[in-house]
Amino acid sequence: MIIRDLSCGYPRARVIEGLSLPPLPPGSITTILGPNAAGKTSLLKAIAGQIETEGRIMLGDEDLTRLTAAARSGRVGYMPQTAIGRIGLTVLDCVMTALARTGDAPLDQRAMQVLDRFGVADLANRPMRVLSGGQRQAVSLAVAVARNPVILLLDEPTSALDLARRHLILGHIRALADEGHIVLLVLHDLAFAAQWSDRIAVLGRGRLEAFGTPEDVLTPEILRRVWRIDARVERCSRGSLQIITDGAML
Ligand SMILES: Nc1ncnc2c1ncn2[C@@H]1O[C@H](COP(=O)(O)OP(=O)(O)OP(=O)(O)O)[C@@H](O)[C@H]1O
Repeated sequence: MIIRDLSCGYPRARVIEGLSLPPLPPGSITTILGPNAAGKTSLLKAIAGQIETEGRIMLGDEDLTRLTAAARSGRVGYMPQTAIGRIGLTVLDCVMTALARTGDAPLDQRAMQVLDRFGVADLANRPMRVLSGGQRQAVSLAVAVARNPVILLLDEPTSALDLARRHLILGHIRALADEGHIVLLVLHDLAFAAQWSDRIAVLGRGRLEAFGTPEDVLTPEILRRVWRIDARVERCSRGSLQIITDGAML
């Protein structure tokens, strides 16, 4: 996927102006980092076709911005920051609704396979409204992935999960990338981003502040400039980056 000169926003607020990114290849995880209100969610919504957008979003020869909503939703799976809304439905209904547009049959078997993949098959017949925040987040991920879209946009997919489940779900997300999906994540946890991302795009006030590997991007200079925090960055013995601020490990 190639994003060129993308501008987007809301009726009274332009959020991103003329953003271009290096190509995001199949098989990769790119994480968007940045302070609150930098425009991370807006960028995902623009790619998903949910807000007013100018510029080009190329997938091969296709410009996503020129596709119909139905064609675009076959190529892009979007997991929103707040868990999916269809709160009156059961978990299984939610996934089947997402699958219904594909015409794949039998839907219930496919839906159960997807739920099983993310470890929530036992929740299939429970109403969404009774789920815990973490359970709802795992189901939201299953819904985004259900139709097997090539692009996966996942907005803070682990924010409600305990530490073990965070690693579990990020492992699933890595497996999805290994299967050839183009994964775009929004995370706030810099250490998780360092551990799980191939590339990181840093946004600040709707502009690209940095793009590169975790080592390129998570530097004291960029942390100071974009997040306004003083930090040291160290590589621990097992290779992962540690970001140390005020003596606290992030
Ligand atoms: N529906 C909306 N209408 C008008 N302005 C909006 C709307 N949604 C978001 N914004 C504004 O767009 C800007 C970017 O918001 P966005 O949600 O993209 O930021 P973010 O980087 O994802 O933030 P956070 O880390 O806090 O989730 C903010 O100033 C926000 O107030």
